[in-house]
Amino acid sequence: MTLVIEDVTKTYQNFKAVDQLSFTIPKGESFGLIGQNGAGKTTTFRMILDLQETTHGTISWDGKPMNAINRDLLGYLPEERGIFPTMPVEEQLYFFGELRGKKRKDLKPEVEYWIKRFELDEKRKEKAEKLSKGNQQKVQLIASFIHRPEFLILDEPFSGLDPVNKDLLKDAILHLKQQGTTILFSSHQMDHVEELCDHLCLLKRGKSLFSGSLLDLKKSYGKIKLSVRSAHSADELSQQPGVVSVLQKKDHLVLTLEDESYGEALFRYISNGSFVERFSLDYLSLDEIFKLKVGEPVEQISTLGETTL
Ligand SMILES: Nc1ncnc2c1ncn2[C@@H]1O[C@H](COP(=O)(O)OP(=O)(O)OP(=O)(O)O)[C@@H](O)[C@H]1O
Repeated sequence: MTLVIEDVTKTYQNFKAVDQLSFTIPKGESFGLIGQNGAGKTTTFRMILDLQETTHGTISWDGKPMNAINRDLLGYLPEERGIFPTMPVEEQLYFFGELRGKKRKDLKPEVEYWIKRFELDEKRKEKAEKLSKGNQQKVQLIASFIHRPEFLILDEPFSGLDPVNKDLLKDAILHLKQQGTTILFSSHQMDHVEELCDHLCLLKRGKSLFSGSLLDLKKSYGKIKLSVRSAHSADELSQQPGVVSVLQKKDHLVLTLEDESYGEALFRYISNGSFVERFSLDYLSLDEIFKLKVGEPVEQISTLGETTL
């Protein structure tokens, strides 16, 4: 079972929100859709879920058009957050599960499992409106997959969660993936996508800049990020052949090379007669690649953990 998006365009009046988009998500994958605000992620999700029509192109799941798919096989966490304010947490989860055709007795183990896993045990009888924003989001998140859909779409699932809850969500996504759920999610935060996805699509103003395997994307640039801690200054290293830029970090330098083949000569130069505390050639991070692809210079790349686009 595979989701196939083929040459999909969505036009609002004269504006193309999604432009000739194609990608494939094999069953059991977790797939990241990445793009800045307004790139077309939500529009894509809504077309996949058949909540909006495509202007052009087709979307199919296991060879069938999306309007022929049983809705109970799908799960969706929309970008707009919303749960029933006066309904207690536990009831809310049963309600959404029953809405998706599940029986209460079959839902019980799921509800118990996820309430505990998301550390909502003490809140289970509380009205949703009394919960913090993050806890409300967790309830809505669980509600999106309490019926164990085959295909789950999560629109910005990490936004608004603290680091501990982000980790709980990452674990949950990996758990669902292990159980065979196909997951498509959007995020502005590249580190989440890097950790959770083997495949992804980079969107810019509705167009795909890349879709495919994360490793292939990284390999296409080669190992051009060189981290160095030695006696050499940034100025000195920036004069060396093949060095595109040098960024001063707290306790080391990060060089971007024209090509990974320059690494060897640089190692000889840097290690020649002096002590080298650190020398490592790496692939660019997804965050760095995205910024290159959307046109920002490498010098502006942040290495501060989570970077928001
Ligand atoms: N109903 C609509 N009518 C006109 N333009 C629309 C409509 N819905 C979306 N757009 C436009 O289409 C573009 C893509 O919007 P979309 O919500 O899909 O982006 P997004 O990638 O999900 O952004 P964000 O990360 O901010 O949620 C935006 O420029 C948006 O203003």
